[in-house]
Amino acid sequence: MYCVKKINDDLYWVGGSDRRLALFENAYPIPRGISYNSYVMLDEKTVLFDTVDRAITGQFLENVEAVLDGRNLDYIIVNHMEPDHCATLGEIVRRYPDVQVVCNAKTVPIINQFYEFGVDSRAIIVKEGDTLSTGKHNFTFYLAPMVHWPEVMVTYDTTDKVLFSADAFGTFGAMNGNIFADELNFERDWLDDSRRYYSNIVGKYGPSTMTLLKKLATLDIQLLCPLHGPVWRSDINWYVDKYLLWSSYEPEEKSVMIAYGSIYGNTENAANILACRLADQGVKNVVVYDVAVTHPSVLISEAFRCSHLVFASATYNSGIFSSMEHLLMDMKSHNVQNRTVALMENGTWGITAGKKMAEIISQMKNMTILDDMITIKSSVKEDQLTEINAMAEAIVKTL
Ligand SMILES: Cc1cc2nc3c(=O)[nH]c(=O)nc-3n(C[C@H](O)[C@H](O)[C@H](O)COP(=O)(O)O)c2cc1C
Repeated sequence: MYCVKKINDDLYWVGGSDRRLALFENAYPIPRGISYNSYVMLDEKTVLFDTVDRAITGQFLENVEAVLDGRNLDYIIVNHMEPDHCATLGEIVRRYPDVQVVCNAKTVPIINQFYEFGVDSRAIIVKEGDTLSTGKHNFTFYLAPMVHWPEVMVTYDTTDKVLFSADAFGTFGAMNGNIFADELNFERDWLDDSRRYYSNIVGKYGPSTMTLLKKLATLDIQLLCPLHGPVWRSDINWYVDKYLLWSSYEPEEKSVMIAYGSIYGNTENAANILACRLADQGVKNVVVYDVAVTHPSVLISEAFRCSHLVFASATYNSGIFSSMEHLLMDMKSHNVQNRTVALMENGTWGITAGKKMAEIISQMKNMTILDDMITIKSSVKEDQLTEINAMAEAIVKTL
């Protein structure tokens, strides 16, 4: 049975959710599931905006058929060719053989790489600022390369002021009936997943996201329809402001994340003492994470939120504790930048973790590493409490 939501007089949500998938992109845990959004507009011509992941093919095809209610499908607009949004494109073309595929020039070869149906004869190729009229509705296309793939574009309906934003403004999390952000406590229940989605999926491409945001600043957006997560019809600027911060690598909050890698607990002990001294000095909302049991995507997301990052690692086989090394390399490849960092190292016979962490961090952009790294020899001793206190003071001074 179909399961659709009416968004306004002409627009329907025909997507669905997957609550079984453990890892999005086979990399990111999604305990709250994920939605794949697709939309149908009924005008003089009918339009489908993107498709869905193959996991929900059956539900999606029923949804499209139900909304079309016997009408043919005239256009499919392909804003993004990543398989979680295009897996059912071939089936749509098979079911609606007259459909025309609206996409930009970079999309065509990608469609032909994924599919055999040969899109060229049915493609309407659009460029930046091109328009398409479907009767009452007029659409304008804006290219958004690398938000998150090179062919990405967004589509703006000038009639109802709707932005179909592709992966921008998406989030992890299944839809639970309330598809509108204003029906949810987004800040309480969704913001962390939304930040984790942005920072891990799109965060590497901050400058590309900023370019898109500049284009969008000229538009009056009344309805924001991303490819994952809730649809926005109010407070859109609140969410755009988050994107302005995230894409410019500005911290969302003046706050401290301490991430430690510890085998026997002594580095952990130092991390906890530092957290207490920060709290003593008035720092609120300090967060402490064990890198061995926390997924790196959570820590990358926290690094986008917090202004100050502390990394504390035991020395491991003459290097950095392995999950800490993995985290730092992941942060580097996700373009984490513009943060103040403090370092703690530990070891029993040849301590190298701090120097090696500093080497990775100094390859990241605009990272300030505070002087006076703390070196622990096996366990924290009374005389080191002064050093830890001094580190807390140095962090507070730069907060
Ligand atoms: C597999 C393994 C490799 C280690 N390699 C080193 C090393 O190369 N240099 C060193 O000084 N300590 C090394 N250590 C010892 C720990 O780094 C050291 O005992 C440290 O104090 C542990 O901190 P923790 O209590 O936070 O786990 C190693 C420990 C393990 C289990």
